[in-house]
Amino acid sequence: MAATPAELSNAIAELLEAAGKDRPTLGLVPTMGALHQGHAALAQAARAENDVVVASIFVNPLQFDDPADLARYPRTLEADLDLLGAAGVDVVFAPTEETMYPGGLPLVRVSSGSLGTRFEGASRPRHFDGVLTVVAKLLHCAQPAVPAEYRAYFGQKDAQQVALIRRMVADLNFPVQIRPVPIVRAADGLAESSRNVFLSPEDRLNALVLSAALRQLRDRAEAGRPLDLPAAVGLITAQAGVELDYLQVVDPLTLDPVPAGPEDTLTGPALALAAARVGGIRLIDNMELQA
Ligand SMILES: Nc1ncnc2c1ncn2[C@@H]1O[C@H](COP(=O)(O)OP(=O)(O)OP(=O)(O)O)[C@@H](O)[C@H]1O
Ligand SMILES: CC(C)(CO)[C@@H](O)C(=O)[O-]
Ligand code: BAL
Repeated sequence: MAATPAELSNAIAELLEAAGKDRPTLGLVPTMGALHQGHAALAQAARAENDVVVASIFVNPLQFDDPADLARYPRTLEADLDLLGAAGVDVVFAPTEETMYPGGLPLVRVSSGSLGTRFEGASRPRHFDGVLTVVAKLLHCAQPAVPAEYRAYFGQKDAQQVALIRRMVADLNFPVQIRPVPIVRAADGLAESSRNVFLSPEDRLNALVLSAALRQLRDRAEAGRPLDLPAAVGLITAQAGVELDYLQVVDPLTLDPVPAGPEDTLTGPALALAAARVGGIRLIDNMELQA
């Protein structure tokens, strides 16, 4: 385990050198811990494609607008280290808040622009500035000091986060490739999330309406039928115990809404994005739609 950027750099340099290649590959898997099968899929994807794999565990205060949400965020370091070890991760970077933000929260931050104020950003003000700022720092901390292919792995469950990180890397010339990993779902269809541990059995059953509404949109798109977004919205709003935040069909890259009314059929790839509160817990989910 590495606790400081210097320890991380040294460990990465040694492992890249030990790979014995002209241009070895390095994969970084950023997480906030409380790991589950979704994170395991990220680590496994990185392990399959790289000589050296690093994961980070850091609950980033900068991306929480709600102090209560930050305070109760689950922390399970020992189990996390076991999961990452089993997935074949070489080094875990687990810095303290003081190490990441010496002297307090940073004055200079990455701005997520207009893409960061919609959907998740509308409900969680400044969330994506906090995400991009810490991801920029983590990417710098793990940046290989010798010639290497550098890749970073993010879950498609956080589709807006992936879109924003891709834009940051392109707009600010970060020398890293962003690799999205498909959503991992539990057997009942619920997208795996660290916050699922807060759901009561009844909340969990109620929450299944989210993936059901997304599947309805996906099936309509595949069948070439009109999407009828209002019908999918109706499915969620009719579910007791679930408070819909948004359900929208968008362009996968720009996240601009695409027409999805009762008469609109899909003309290209799209993404259905959803967020809801279930038993006071905010859940997000999404699904790719193909015409
Ligand atoms: N079900 C999942 N499938 C694929 N990737 C996932 C899944 N859940 C989380 N990830 C990815 O794991 C990385 C770390 O996410 P994070 O530690 O915030 O976990 P989380 O389960 O999303 O937590 P949260 O409760 O904050 O939603 C992110 O890139 C995220 O998209
Ligand atoms: C990318 C990330 C690790 C940054 O804190 C976080 O937003 C997450 O876990 O998705
Ligand atoms: N996976 C997103 C991190 C967060 O909810 O803050």
